[in-house]
Amino acid sequence: MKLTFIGGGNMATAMLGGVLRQGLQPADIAVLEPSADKRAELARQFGVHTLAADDRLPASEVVVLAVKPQQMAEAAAHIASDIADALVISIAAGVRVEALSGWLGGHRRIVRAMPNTPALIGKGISGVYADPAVDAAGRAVAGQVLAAAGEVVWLDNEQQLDPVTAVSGSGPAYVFYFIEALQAAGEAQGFSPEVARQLAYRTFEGAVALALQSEESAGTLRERVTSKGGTTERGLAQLASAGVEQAIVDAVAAATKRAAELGEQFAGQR
Ligand SMILES: NC(=O)C1=CN([C@@H]2O[C@H](COP(=O)(O)OP(=O)(O)OC[C@H]3O[C@@H](n4cnc5c(N)ncnc54)[C@H](OP(=O)(O)O)[C@@H]3O)[C@@H](O)[C@H]2O)C=CC1
Ligand SMILES: O=C(O)[C@@H]1CCC=N1
Repeated sequence: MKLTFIGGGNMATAMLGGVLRQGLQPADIAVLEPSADKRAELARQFGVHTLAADDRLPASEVVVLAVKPQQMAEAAAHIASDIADALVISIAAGVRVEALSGWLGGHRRIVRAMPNTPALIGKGISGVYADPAVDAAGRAVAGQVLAAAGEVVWLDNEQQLDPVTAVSGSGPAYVFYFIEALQAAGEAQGFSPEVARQLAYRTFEGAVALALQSEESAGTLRERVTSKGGTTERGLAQLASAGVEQAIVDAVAAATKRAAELGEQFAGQR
C-alpha cells in the first residue's frame, strides 16, 4: 500500500510510528511537510520519503490529511488534481466531509478519523466515519491504516466525531495533565522530581492496567482503594469539593463545542 501523509507534525508522527510497527515499509510512505527541519527529522527517525510544500503528490492508494483545520483548505487544494481515486483519510478536528470534498474538487472517497497520540506505540483509539460513497473495500483499507494506531470504533454519524474528538482525541492531554499534577503534588510533599515521577507514572500505569483487566467497574475499583475513615476518603472528598468531576464533564463539553465551531467555520467554503 502506497501511503502519503499531508503534514508531518505531531499526529502524523504518531501514526507513522503505528503503521511502521504494523509492517508497512518506509519506502511505501511519503510525507509532504513544508518545514525542512521536520522533513529531515522524519527521514532520520522513520526512513520515509519526504516531500516539500510545492512537490507533486506521488501515486498513492491512501492519503492522510494531517494538517491543522486552518491549514486544510490550502493543503487539500494543492493535492486535488493529483489524488486520482485515492482513499483520503482526514484526521482534522471538526472539518466536515462536505468541506473536504469541496476543496478536493468533488472527491468523495473520504473517511474522517479521530485518532490520538498513543498511536505512536499502537495504543491509540480512533473514531472513524466513512462518507456513504466509500465502498466496503475503502472502509477496509481505512480500518487497516487506523488499526495500526490501535483500536477502531466505527461511527455511523459524522456528528459523533465531535464528542470523540473531545473524549479520546484530546483525552491524552487530560491524562497527562493529571499525571503532571500528581507528580507536582508528590514534589510538594518533599519528594525529588525523579521519585515523584516514579510514584505518579507507575500509579497511572498500574491503575489503568488493572481497570482494563478487571471485570469490575472503575467505581468499584475506586471503592476498593477507599478504606472507611482512611486517607483516600479524605483525598477524594477534597476532589469532590473542588468540583473535579464536573470540571471533567465541562472540559469535554467545551472541547466538543470547539470541534463543532471548527466544523461551522469551514462549512460551505470552496
Ligand atoms: N495532536 C493530536 O493529538 C491530534 C491531532 N489531530 C488532528 O491532526 C491534525 C494535525 O494536528 P497536529 O499534528 O497536532 O498539528 P501539527 O501542527 O503538529 O502538524 C501539522 C503539520 O502540517 C504542516 N503543514 C502546514 N501547512 C501544510 C500544507 N499546506 N501542506 C502540508 N503540511 C502542512 C504544519 O507545518 P507548520 O507547523 O509550519 O504550520 C505542521 O508541521 C489537526 O487537524 C488535528 O485536529 C487529531 C487527533 C489528535
Ligand atoms: O487539540 C486539537 O484540536 C487536536 C484534536 C484532538 C487532539 N488535538
